[in-house]
This record gives sequence, structure tokens and C-alpha cells, in this order.
Amino acid sequence: MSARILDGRTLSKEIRASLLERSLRIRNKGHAPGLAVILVGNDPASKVYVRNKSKACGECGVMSKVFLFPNSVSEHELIELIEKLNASNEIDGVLVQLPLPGHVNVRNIMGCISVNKDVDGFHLYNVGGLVVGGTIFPPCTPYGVQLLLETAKIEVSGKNVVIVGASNIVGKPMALMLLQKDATVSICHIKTNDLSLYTKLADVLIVAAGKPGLITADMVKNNVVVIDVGINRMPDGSITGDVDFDNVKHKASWITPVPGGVGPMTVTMLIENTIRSAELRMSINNLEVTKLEKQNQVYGLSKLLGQV
Ligand SMILES: NC(=O)C1=CN([C@@H]2O[C@H](COP(=O)(O)OP(=O)(O)OC[C@H]3O[C@@H](n4cnc5c(N)ncnc54)[C@H](OP(=O)(O)O)[C@@H]3O)[C@@H](O)[C@H]2O)C=CC1
Ligand SMILES: Nc1nc(=O)c2c([nH]1)NC[C@@H]1CN(c3ccc(C(=O)N[C@@H](CCC(=O)O)C(=O)O)cc3)C=[N+]21
Repeated sequence: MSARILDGRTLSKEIRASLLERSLRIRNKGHAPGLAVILVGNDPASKVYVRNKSKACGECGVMSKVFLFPNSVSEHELIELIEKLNASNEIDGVLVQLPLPGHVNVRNIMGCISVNKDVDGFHLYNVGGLVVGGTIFPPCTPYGVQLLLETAKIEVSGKNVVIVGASNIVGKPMALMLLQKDATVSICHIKTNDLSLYTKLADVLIVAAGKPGLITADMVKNNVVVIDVGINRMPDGSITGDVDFDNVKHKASWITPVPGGVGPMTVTMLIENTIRSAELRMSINNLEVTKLEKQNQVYGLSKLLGQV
């Protein structure tokens, strides 16, 4: 047996064609959708992401601006730039690449991004939205994984979903999104005793640990659906995931490759969020604007909305 491939590259291509149409609609109203990316230092996975994002923005008619800083940058300098971008009419989305150097407080930085330009979905307001059942900007990687599952008609309701990795950018938001879809979710992390006890229970296994070869064939049950989020740069320059693909594929019913699985979906969903942000600002999608305004009145955040 060999698993069917969840092909993020092909699905991304289809979605990007429809994103280009939406982007052109916005341009016809006199605005070019714009994304600002802030990159500090030289994390290898971040570099891959930045390169692929710029290319995809070009394909979808989104203007992208990258701001590069050395590791020595101060929190103050970053906040100053974010405030400028919050106020800029040319920018619909602001993304700060993680990880940031230790002396920079991630929460302070994410908290400065206008909730209406938070296309990564990392502002506490948007994180809170996810906890209570929905946000206008779903975090890109979990959003992409969800779309891959839905497109392949893989039902998660009532299934055992096991997530390996509990980061704020992948593991935790992924768990919340699938809980919302009625999955029974377990989250494993570095302190989990006997990881394989959990992975063997999984109907759907999502791995985001950043450890090549972490998941081997003896750790999964037959017919499992495997989603490999890991991006690891190998000494020969190639990219590999966290799953032993060549052996696990013989037990799985579906599996994502690396590259060509989750990665392209993350990039595509980022552009989707950026275009939706532009539509909201241009009042193209009035239904969602009204919904967002109502939510913000409820949470008393109309002041934050004023930052747009
Ligand atoms: N394909 C894509 O679109 C994306 C890929 N990535 C990639 O996914 C991976 C994870 O990224 P990110 O979530 O940011 O990483 P983090 O390093 O922030 O988090 C990794 C998580 O995995 C856990 N972990 C690490 N080793 C083990 C282990 N041996 N057993 C169980 N749990 C373990 C860590 O536990 P603890 O915190 O307790 O140490 C932590 O919860 C990376 O390779 C990254 O490059 C990230 C974002 C998007
Ligand atoms: N604020 C923030 N948000 C993130 O979402 C975020 C981040 N910081 N920091 C870094 C990680 C990593 N990440 C990737 C996304 C796509 C690919 C990607 O395009 N992967 C291709 C690689 C193809 C290739 O170029 O070889 C693939 O898997 O097919 C890689 C890595 C997002 N991250």
C-alpha cells in the first residue's frame, strides 16, 4: 500500500488563480493590495518562507515589501516601523517573522500590529477569537492544513487528532481549529512521556516539531492521515520534514510531502488573509466588515480599529 498524496502545490495553484481575480477587483477600485514582511536575523525556515512569499505575491497581484534587520535590532525600532505600517494606506497586512532574537519581546511586538492588518493572526485579540470559535484572520499554517483536509474530504469530527508540537504559531492554533470541528485533540510536546503512545492512537497525525525523522513507521497505525509541517534544512541544502516519509507512506492513507505539502498552503493562506484585509478596508465584502465592526463593539476595541 502507498498513501495518497495531499498535494499542497497543486491546490495552492488553484487557490492562487482565484486570489488573483480578487486582487484585480480591488485594483479596479484604485488600491493595490500590499503586504509588509519584517525579517530579523537569518533563521533558515524564515528565509525559505520570505522567498516563496515574495514570489506568490507576484503571482496574485499583491505588492510585497520586505524589511530586513540584523539580530541587534531594538524592540523600539521594530515598534516604530510597525506603527508606520499600521498607518500606511498602502499596506493591508503586516507580518513579523518568528523567531525573534531573545531580547525582543514577541508579545509586545505582536500586540503592536493593528488587529485589522494582523494577517498571521497572532495578535491576542485574534488569538482570543480563535479560542471562542472564529477569527477574521485564521493563522496561515493551520488554515492551510484545514483546507488540505477539507479538499480531500477528510472528516475530522469525532476523530482522534494528535498534534506533535505546541507552538503558538502551529500546534496550539491547529488544536483550537480542529476542536472547533469536533475532533478529539491531543497536543504532544517535548515533555510528553512516551510520544508513540499518542501517535499510535491518531486517526490524523499533525507533526510540527522541527525534528527530522521524529516520526517513524512503527509509531503510527494503519490508514493514518499524516500532515508533516516540519521544515528542516539538511547539510546538503535540501529541505525535509519531521516524518520518515519513505516508510510511513506505506502505512498511511494520506500523507503530505515536504516540500510541496503544507509549505505552499501557508504562503497561499497568507495571501488570502492579505486580500481579505484589503477587501475589508475597501468595503468590498460588506457582510464581513459589519461582522468585524460588531465584534469589535462587543469587545470594546473600536479604538484599536481606529488604527487602520
Ligand atoms: N510548513 C510550514 O508552513 C511551516 C513550517 N514550520 C516548521 O515547523 C516546525 C515547527 O515550527 P514551530 O511550531 O514554529 O516550532 P517551535 O520550535 O516553536 O515549536 C516546536 C514544538 O515541538 C515540540 N517538540 C520539539 N521536539 C520534540 C520532540 N522530540 N517530541 C515532542 N515534541 C517536540 C516543542 O516542544 P517544547 O516547546 O516543549 O520544547 C514545541 O512545542 C519547524 O520545522 C518550522 O520550520 C513552521 C511554520 C510553518
Ligand atoms: N510570523 C511567522 N509566520 C510564519 O508562518 C512563519 C514564521 N513566522 N517563521 C518561519 C516559519 C516557517 N514558515 C514556512 C512557510 C512556508 C514554507 C514553504 O514555502 N515551504 C516550501 C519550500 C519549497 C522550497 O522552496 O524548497 C514547501 O514546503 O514546499 C516554509 C516555511 C512559516 N513560518
